Amino acid sequence: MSMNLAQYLEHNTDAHMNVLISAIAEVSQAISAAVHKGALGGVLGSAGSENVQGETQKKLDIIANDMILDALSATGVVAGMASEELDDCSPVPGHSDRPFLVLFDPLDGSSNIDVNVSIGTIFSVLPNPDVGEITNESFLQPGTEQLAAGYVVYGPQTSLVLTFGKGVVAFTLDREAGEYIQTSESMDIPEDTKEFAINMSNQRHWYAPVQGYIAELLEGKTGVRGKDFNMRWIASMVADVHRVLTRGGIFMYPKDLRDPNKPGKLRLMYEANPMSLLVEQAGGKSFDATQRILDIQPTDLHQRCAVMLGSANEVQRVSDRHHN
Ligand SMILES: O=P(O)(O)OC[C@H]1O[C@](O)(COP(=O)(O)O)[C@@H](O)[C@@H]1O
Ligand SMILES: [Mg+2]
Ligand SMILES: [Mg+2]
Repeated sequence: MSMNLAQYLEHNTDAHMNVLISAIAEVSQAISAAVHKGALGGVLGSAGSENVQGETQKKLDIIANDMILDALSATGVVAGMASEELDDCSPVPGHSDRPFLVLFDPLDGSSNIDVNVSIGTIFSVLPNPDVGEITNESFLQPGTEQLAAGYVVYGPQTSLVLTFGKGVVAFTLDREAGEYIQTSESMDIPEDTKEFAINMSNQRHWYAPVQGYIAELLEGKTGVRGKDFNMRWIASMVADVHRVLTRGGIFMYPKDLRDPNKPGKLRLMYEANPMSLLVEQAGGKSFDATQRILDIQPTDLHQRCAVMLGSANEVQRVSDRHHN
């Protein structure tokens, strides 16, 4: 019989982590319910404000952000949080000794909210270095330090995908029962794939290694690869990576020539790092064109990085093009 999330956590985590993941799961159910109501719940549309990255915030970006901040502050195990939607970290006042720091992208794929396409929440759990006051610097730990990472995708089903650094498991929300039920004991990314994900509209801006790699995929059966490749681009990282974890593929958001000072679009701390831990734990690879993403020593809460992740043999091919 399938386990529910509570049973899984009971067997696979300690008491503190159990409390934290249970709280994330609970708040994600509330976000899922709000997403599900859509226009009927008044959650669609723009909030008329901008976040620290200069991006227009949607109502749901702010609603989800506030819900997660409230839920995690109340757990008793979180010392501080950082989010895509907050300029600086949010310490839990008077509790700088609690065990965890949590970073999150409350609502990933904002441009898809109003058009009823899959969106999600991404989270990364770090140990509290416990050296006094929680500041932005407390969070600047490489991805290898993550104690847990995961996401919830609000799609045709609401799925929770989790890793504690020992494989990847998935749960599906049973709305009637109001709980997550385990639906995968081990997500494994096949080494080879015939599917790639990249925003092709940026092609003219790419650097030579990415140009060369995508060109060889587009040549198809009669080209050097000897097989046809298919392309998918949902524009919600959470949904694109969920597909890669489910059936393989390579997902890329490279750095490009538009603004050479801007190393890609995706954010290291709450998008690239948690997704990279999940992908590696599922047998895939993840790199930023120069190194393994999980090894990057962060210097800023909101720093960006190039992302190339997924089926190991494809990511290796792109990596080789960058190093030869
Ligand atoms: O619109 P583009 O340039 O294809 O970018 C899509 C990417 O931007 C993102 O939406 C950024 O996430 P947010 O919605 O959290 O800002 C990724 O999820 C996605 O992969
Ligand atoms: Mg995002
Ligand atoms: Mg977001």
